[in-house]
Amino acid sequence: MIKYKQFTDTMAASFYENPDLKRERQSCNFDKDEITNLIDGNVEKTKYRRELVEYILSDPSLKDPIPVEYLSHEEKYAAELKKACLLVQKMREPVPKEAKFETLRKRQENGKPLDIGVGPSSVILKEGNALGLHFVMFIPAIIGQGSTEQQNKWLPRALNLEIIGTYAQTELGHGTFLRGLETKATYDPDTKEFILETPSLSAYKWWPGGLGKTSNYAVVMAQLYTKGKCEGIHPFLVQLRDETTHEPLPGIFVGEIGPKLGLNSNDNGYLGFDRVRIPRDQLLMKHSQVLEDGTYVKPKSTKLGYATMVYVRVFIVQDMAQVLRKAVTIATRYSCVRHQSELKPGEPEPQILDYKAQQNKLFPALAASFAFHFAAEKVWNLYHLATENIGKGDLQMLPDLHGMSCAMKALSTSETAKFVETLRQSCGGHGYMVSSGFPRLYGIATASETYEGENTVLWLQVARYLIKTRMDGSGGQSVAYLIGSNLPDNKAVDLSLDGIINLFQRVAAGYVDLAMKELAEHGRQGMAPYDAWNHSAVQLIKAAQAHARYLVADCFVRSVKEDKLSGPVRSILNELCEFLLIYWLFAELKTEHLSQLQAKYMELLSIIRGYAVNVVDSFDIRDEALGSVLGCWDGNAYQRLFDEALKSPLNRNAVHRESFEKYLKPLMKSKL
Ligand SMILES: CCCCCCCCCC/C=C\C/C=C/C(=O)SCCNC(=O)CCNC(=O)[C@H](O)C(C)(C)COP(=O)(O)OP(=O)(O)OC[C@H]1O[C@@H](n2cnc3c(N)ncnc32)[C@H](O)[C@@H]1OP(=O)(O)O
Ligand SMILES: Cc1cc2nc3c(=O)[nH]c(=O)nc-3n(C[C@H](O)[C@H](O)[C@H](O)COP(=O)(O)OP(=O)(O)OC[C@H]3O[C@@H](n4cnc5c(N)ncnc54)[C@H](O)[C@@H]3O)c2cc1C
Repeated sequence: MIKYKQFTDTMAASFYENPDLKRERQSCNFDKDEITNLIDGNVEKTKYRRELVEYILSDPSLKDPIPVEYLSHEEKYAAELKKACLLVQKMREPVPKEAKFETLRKRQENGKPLDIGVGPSSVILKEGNALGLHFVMFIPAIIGQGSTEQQNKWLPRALNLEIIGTYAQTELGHGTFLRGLETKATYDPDTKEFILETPSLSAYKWWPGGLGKTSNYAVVMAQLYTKGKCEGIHPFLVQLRDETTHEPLPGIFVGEIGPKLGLNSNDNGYLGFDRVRIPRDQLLMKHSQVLEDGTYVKPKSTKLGYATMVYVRVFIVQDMAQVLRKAVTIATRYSCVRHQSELKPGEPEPQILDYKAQQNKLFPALAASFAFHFAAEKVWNLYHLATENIGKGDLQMLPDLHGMSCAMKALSTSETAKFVETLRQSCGGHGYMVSSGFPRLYGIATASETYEGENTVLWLQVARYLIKTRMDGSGGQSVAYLIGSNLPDNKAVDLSLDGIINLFQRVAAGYVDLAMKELAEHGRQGMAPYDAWNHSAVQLIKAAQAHARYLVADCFVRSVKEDKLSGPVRSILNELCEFLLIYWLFAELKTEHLSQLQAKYMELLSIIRGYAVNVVDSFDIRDEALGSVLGCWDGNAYQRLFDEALKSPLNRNAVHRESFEKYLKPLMKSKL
């Protein structure tokens, strides 16, 4: 018998690379850096990210002494917050004069701060962190909702982390239906203050990230009352805790909501107000104002107050591409090193990566990670353009941005959650271990399906836009194919990429028309429009999903056609694109073209098998960032599984003395 410890020592003595992975890597016939650069944006960005990650990982104070899963709820919060704070401090310090950090140093010398954002922070902060909302929603809310004076006053403090904030919108009773929020902000012209009030239990703010213990400020969404009239929900900048002692201010009831399915290092919180007064100029007044005498000045559109949510929906699409890259890296490398069963009678057990059924679990996710990367790029560009136009008073792009960000957020999160679960299954029993990395990724993907607009609700928002466009032709660029004669009527079978995109449009338009028919039929039967809408919801959601697939597929096809790719990388992306399009079409099509597509799909499985390991290598995710014993670069999965298991506190002693003496022994000695 080989003793575990002996095995570890032997392996540690020499550099190890699993032979199956080595063989795949030796046969790589494309430039992996090209894909890395494509995902980062360009060569310089890759260099910057690599140095930043190395800089963070080389700091021993940012390492976990034991896996966070063994910590209590309270310890988890404290340990991850400590790392987040140390990270922020580290980004402010001058980078040491070492050649390997040259890019970082030059950046600092040019007065540019080092990024704390998602990439670097996710290398060491994996369980959700208490400062996330400050960067992702609090600061964007001040920028997007605050007047110039307000930005001048609050932004420098927020950017320096002199104040730490969150975005407090959801209440116990309402998350989706924003018009139903109950928190009140009533203007008092005598003192020129707003009075914040939580009128009922259901009005308590519930969920905001970092609210429980970390934040001392929040952007609070509340119903604005002035001159006796409710003007709807508006954003208020509210101080929650004393800036020195961190004690809650009088009238503020704040705390943490308890353990969740995932993201347990984040202190999601509750918040109530007992007649808390704040100055008038803490209503964020970029779009609407309350004058000193209480006169209300309307915004150009009431939906401008929802802009922070739109920003985060776009951010989430990018986040999902990153989650997928991690999950598919783990599952692909593991499938390469894992051997099981018998493929050909009498032959050695094959790599599980060689089973078609296994490839069918891995490669759709691999392809989708690229699709969502390109979709995120496209919707970011749209976001920036629309915001620029809004700044000039032109709101024309707002509905299209809303439609597109809802569609892409809902599709990217629902597909990612589904893929992460499939990829976990693809790793068999070991995938179920926390040390596989899947539970954390699943926690993020499923949370994303719910936060920032529950997906069903977002699908129905998309459907509303589609139906409206089909009826009055008023929609923007993303729905142009639905307008009148623009709809392609080509019925011929064309399975080129453009032909498939055409098919996606026809499928989506077909669903939209079915939903319209259903709505009309309900109307004819005497149903009120809102009842007809509710009764047609299933069909409406199908239409929205088909449209979202079309949008993402279209982005993928356009990106693959761009000139900047080399021949080998273009053909890989082309194949992955074609593969995903066929995979999605299977979900939509009944019988038409099925056998032809099936043959192509199986052929592509074999082609992608040839380079899958090298493509996930090119995602360039450091082992520490991957956080998975199954997916490490060296493929040394079994030893790492064992190493992690030995960190269990239950393995400190051969006998768990207390439970044995107290419970097991008496039980085994007792007689019936
Ligand atoms: C160290 C750094 C680490 C960084 C890592 C950290 C990572 C952290 C990532 C973030 C994590 C979590 C954060 C989570 C935050 C939250 O969840 S905040 C709360 C989010 N809440 C929601 O999203 C609520 C969803 N509900 C809604 O959006 C709306 O209520 C809904 C759209 C459903 C309906 O709104 P109503 O006001 O009732 O609308 P209605 O009157 O029916 O009118 C519809 C009308 O309005 C148009 N519309 C709606 N929304 C928008 C919009 N945003 N923009 C433009 N237009 C909009 C809609 O199309 C309709 O138009 P029509 O012309 O009348 O058809
Ligand atoms: C991890 C996490 C972090 C969060 N962070 C924050 C934060 O920082 N700040 C913040 O303000 N909020 C935050 N939230 C809250 C989040 O935004 C809400 O939970 C989300 O918007 C859903 O709202 P809800 O909980 O009211 O769900 P509900 O709306 O009650 O949904 C329950 C069910 O009802 C269905 N439903 C609701 N309305 C309709 C409809 N019109 N038509 C059909 N079906 C409908 C939904 O589809 C769902 O199936 C967070 C939530 C989570 C899970």
